[in-house]
Amino acid sequence: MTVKVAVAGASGYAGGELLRLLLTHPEVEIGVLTAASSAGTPLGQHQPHLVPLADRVLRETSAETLAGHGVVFLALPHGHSGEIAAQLGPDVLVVDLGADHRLRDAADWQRWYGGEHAGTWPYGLPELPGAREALAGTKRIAVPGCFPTGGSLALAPALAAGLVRPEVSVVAVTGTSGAGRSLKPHLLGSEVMGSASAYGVGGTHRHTPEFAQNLSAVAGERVTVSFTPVLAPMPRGILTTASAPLASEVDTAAVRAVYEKAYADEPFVQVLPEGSWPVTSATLGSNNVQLQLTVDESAGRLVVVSAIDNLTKGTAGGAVQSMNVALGLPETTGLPTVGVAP
Ligand SMILES: NC(=O)C1=CN([C@@H]2O[C@H](COP(=O)(O)OP(=O)(O)OC[C@H]3O[C@@H](n4cnc5c(N)ncnc54)[C@H](OP(=O)(O)O)[C@@H]3O)[C@@H](O)[C@H]2O)C=CC1
Ligand SMILES: CC(=O)N[C@@H](CCC(=O)OP(=O)(O)O)C(=O)O
Repeated sequence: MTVKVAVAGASGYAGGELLRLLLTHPEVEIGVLTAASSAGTPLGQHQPHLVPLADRVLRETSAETLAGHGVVFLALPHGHSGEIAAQLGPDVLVVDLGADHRLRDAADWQRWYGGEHAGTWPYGLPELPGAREALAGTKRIAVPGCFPTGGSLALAPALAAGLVRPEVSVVAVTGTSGAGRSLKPHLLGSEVMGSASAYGVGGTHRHTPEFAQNLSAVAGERVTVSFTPVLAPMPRGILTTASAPLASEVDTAAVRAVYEKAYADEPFVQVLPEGSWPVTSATLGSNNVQLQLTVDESAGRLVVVSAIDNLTKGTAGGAVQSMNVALGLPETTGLPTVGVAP
């Protein structure tokens, strides 16, 4: 089976990573590539690492140019997917890498993003309970935000097992590519190099409701989330430290057993050997999530650290993985489990 795929936003970081993965996917033929201001220019000008596609000319992004494909990936800024997706036929598998279809509550969308809510689609994080069933055979996929990917998988087993109270704290250090490639003063080399900065502090980052949605569903009760992102001088990668108060006395070995069981059959999630803590560099370019945990006895909290590549598992890899599930392909097809280091 070969499926023809189109990528909207092919000149961006997420679109570029998607194409890097799709180029080695055996069941995929790469069709139309679109952009906005870059339309009319060759892809090689924007993504020099994608050598086999260097001469492909980017087209305008519209439902017309994206027609005639079995799968359409939308790697566009927030708020731009809803209108295009609504014009694509019900038989086309539409995979939205933006936020437009992630939140279930229209009031949350209004509050955090503004404008009309485009509706809720099955959520592209197959490792969450029930997600695979919702993705199988679907024609619409909402790919998670990069922070909720690493953070949700860090806490889900503990919340599902009732090991921690539903009051979690998440601090995530991210590379600059998470912000996309458009020009922003705070992303200039001279601002970022040699410096780390917190932003979106105090429950003001728009991933807060996405975390709460994921974790509340897993816990079966409302989970409050205090989320702090930190921008660090690295191009890609997210290191998340998540913690929550213990619900009752439990030791690290018992929590480890729960995590090992929860992720035993997950091809992309590795609970690292005891004493080994995740580093972002070990996940770069792979679709992996690496995890380690401990019980902080003096504070009475569980602490879990996860590492991902924001562009791979955090976006494009998660998108391809979810596409595989939707199309009934082996879930690991075309996805690297080996990172690039150092
Ligand atoms: N970067 C990351 O780590 C993650 C990104 N995402 C999501 O993926 C999506 C893309 O992000 P990212 O690649 O980082 O962003 P970039 O800014 O790097 O790329 C944006 C892409 O969208 C195109 N574009 C911009 N405006 C429009 C428009 N009005 N109509 C059509 N196309 C447009 C751009 O084309 P042109 O070059 O011509 O302007 C470019 O191809 C976003 O929704 C983002 O939130 C999700 C998780 C993680
Ligand atoms: C460094 C940086 O700015 N990161 C972005 C991450 C966004 C992302 O990856 O997810 P979405 O698809 O929800 O935008 C941010 O904090 O907004």
